Amino acid sequence: MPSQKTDARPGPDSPGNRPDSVPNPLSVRPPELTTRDVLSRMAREYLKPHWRLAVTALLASVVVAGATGVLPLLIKHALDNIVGSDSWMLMLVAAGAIGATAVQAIATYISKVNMNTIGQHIVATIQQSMFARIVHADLAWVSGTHSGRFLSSFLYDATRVRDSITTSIIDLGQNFLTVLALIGAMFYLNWQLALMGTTVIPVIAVLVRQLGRRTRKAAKQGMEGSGNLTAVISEALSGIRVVKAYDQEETEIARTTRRIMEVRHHALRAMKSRAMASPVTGTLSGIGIAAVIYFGGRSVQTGLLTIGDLGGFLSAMMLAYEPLKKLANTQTLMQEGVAAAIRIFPILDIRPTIASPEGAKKLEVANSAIRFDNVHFHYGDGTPALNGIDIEVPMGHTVALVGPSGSGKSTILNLVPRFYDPTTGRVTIGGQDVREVTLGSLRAASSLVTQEPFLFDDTIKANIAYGSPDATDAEIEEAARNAAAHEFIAGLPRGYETTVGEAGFKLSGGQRQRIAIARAMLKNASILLLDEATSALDTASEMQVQSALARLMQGRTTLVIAHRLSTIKHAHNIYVIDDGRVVEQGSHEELVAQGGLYAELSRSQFIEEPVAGRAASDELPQAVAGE
Ligand SMILES: Nc1ncnc2c1ncn2[C@@H]1O[C@H](COP(=O)(O)OP(=O)(O)OP(=O)(O)O)[C@@H](O)[C@H]1O
Repeated sequence: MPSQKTDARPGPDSPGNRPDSVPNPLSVRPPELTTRDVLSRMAREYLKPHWRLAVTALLASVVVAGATGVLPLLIKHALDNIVGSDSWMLMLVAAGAIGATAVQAIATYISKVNMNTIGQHIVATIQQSMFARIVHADLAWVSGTHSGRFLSSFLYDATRVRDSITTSIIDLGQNFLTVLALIGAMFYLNWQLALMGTTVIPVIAVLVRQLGRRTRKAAKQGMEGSGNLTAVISEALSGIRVVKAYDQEETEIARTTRRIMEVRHHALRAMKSRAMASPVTGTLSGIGIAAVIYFGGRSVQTGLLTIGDLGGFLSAMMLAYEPLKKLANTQTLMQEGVAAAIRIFPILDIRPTIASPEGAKKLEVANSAIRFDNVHFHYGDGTPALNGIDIEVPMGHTVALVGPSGSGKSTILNLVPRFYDPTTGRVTIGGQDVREVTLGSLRAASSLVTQEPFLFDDTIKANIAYGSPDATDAEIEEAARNAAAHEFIAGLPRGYETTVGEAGFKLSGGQRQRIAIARAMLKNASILLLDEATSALDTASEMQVQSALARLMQGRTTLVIAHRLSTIKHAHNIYVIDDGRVVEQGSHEELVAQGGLYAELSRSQFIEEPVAGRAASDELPQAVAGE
C-alpha cells in the first residue's frame, strides 16, 4: 500500500494559492506520432483480435453497398417502363426494389451489431489494460499524475478510440463502398454525366481533410481540458473540508468554472469544424446535381438520354449524398480518436522500473534483519533526499527514526518495500538485496501502517482481510481483538459487515488506525514498517492504538518513524536523521546525554506535551517497544 503521505505530497493544499494548471505528464509528451502510426497501432492491437467480426461486418457492408448501387438502375427501369406503359415490367421492378432494400436492411443490421460488439470489446480492453498498467506502474509515476486525469482518460479517451475504430470500419467500409457502387451505377448509366457529377468529390476530399486537422487539434485540447476538469473536481471534493474551513467554496467554483468554459470552448471549436463537413459536402454535391440536371436534361430533350437514364442518374447522386456526408464526418471523428489514442498510448506503454528481476528468487524471511548500506537517493526531480544512510535493524528489534520534518524519514521507510530504489547503495533483508528478490515475496514480508491509514469503501471485514483473502472469520476477529478493535466493531449496527464509507469517513481517527493495525496483524509479516500517527487522538483512543501497536510489534523486525519521542524511549536503537544523513544514534538515554539534536527535540517535546494533554501517554513506552 503506498504511503498516504508520499501520495499526498504534490502541491500545497492551501486553496487560492495553487497554479490553475498542474503539470500533466499525459499531455507533456510530444505527439510525435502520425495519424498513420496511430491508426495502424489501433488496428493491430484492437481490431486484429476481432478480425472475424470485422470481416463479417465488412462483407455485410459490401452487400449494403451492392444493394444500394442496384436501386438507381431499378429506378431507371421503372421510369422507362412508366413511359413505355409496360405494367408487368413495372411490377417486377417494384418487387426488385423491395428485395434490394430488404437485403440492404438485413446487411446493415449485421454490420452494425458486429461493429458495436467489437467497439464494446475495445473499450473494455483499453480500460482493463490501462488500469493494470497504472496499478503496476512505479509509485513515483502514479503519484506524479493527478488521478482525475486518469479518470478522464478512462472515461472519455477510451470511448473516443472505440468510436473512431468502429466508425472508420462502418463509415470507411460501408459508406465508401456505397459511394463506390453508386459511382459505378452512374458510369453504367452515362459516363460523360458521371465524369461531370463526380469532379466535385476530390474537392470535397481535400476540404474535409483540412477540417479533420482542425478537429484533431481542437479535440486534443478539449481532452486535455477534460483531464484538467476532472482533476480540479476530484481535488476539490477530496479536500472539501479544507475548502470549507478556509471559506474557499467560491474560489473552487470559479476555478472549476474556468475549466468548464475551457472545455466548452474546445468542444465548440471541434463541433464547428465537424459541422462544417456537412455544408461543404452538401454545397459541392448540390453544384454537381445542378450540373447534371442542366446537361442531363438537355440530353433528354435532344434524345441522347431516356428519362429513365436521367432519373436513375439523379437518384444515384441523391443516394450518394448521405454516405458521402458521413464519409466526410468520418475523417473528423477519426481524428478525435487519434488524439485520444495519443493520450492513451503513453499509459499503455508504461513499463515499471521497479519490478522483479528475471529469474529472481523469493525473499528468505528466516532472517528479517534490515540493513541500509551507504544509501543515497534523490527523487525524479533531482531533489536529494538521502545522502549516505547506514542503518541496521537486527531481527526482532525495534529501530526508530527521528528527525525534523523533511529530513528523509519516510523516504528511508519507502525503500524497504521498494516503493523507490536507492540511487546508489543498497537495502538488504537477511543479507538479500531487495532488488534481487521477487517483488511479491518482498511485499508479502512486510506490513506497512501509515499515519493516516487508508480504508476502502467496503465492509470492516473486507478492510481487515485486505491482502489476506483466505482469512477465516475467526482469524479476522482475532486480529481485531489484538488490535483493540473488536469491541467497537461489535458495537456497530452490522458488526464486521458494516461498510466504512468512502475513505473510512464514518470512523474516528483512532478506529481507522486500529482497523489498519488489525489488517497488519492478520497479514502477520515478519517486518513492520510503521509511520507513527501524529494526529491528535484523544488520550483514551491513543492508549488503545499504542497498546495495539505494541502487540503488533512483538517479535517483528520493526522500523518506526517516531514523531513523538515518548513512544520510542524503549526502542532498541534510535537513529536521528537530519538533511538525509544519520547525525546521531543510540538509546534514548544515550542520545539525551549526548546533548545533540535528539536532546533538543526531546526537550521541546517535553515542554509541549503537557500543553497538548498527552501526559498520560508517557505511561506507554514500555508497552510500545513490545518488550
Ligand atoms: N515524491 C517526492 N518528490 C520529490 N521530493 C520529495 C518527494 N517526497 C519527499 N520529497 C522530498 O524529500 C525530502 C525528504 O522527505 P521525507 O518525506 O522523506 O521527509 P520526512 O522526514 O519523512 O518528513 P516528515 O516528518 O515531514 O514526514 C524532503 O525534502 C521532501 O521535500
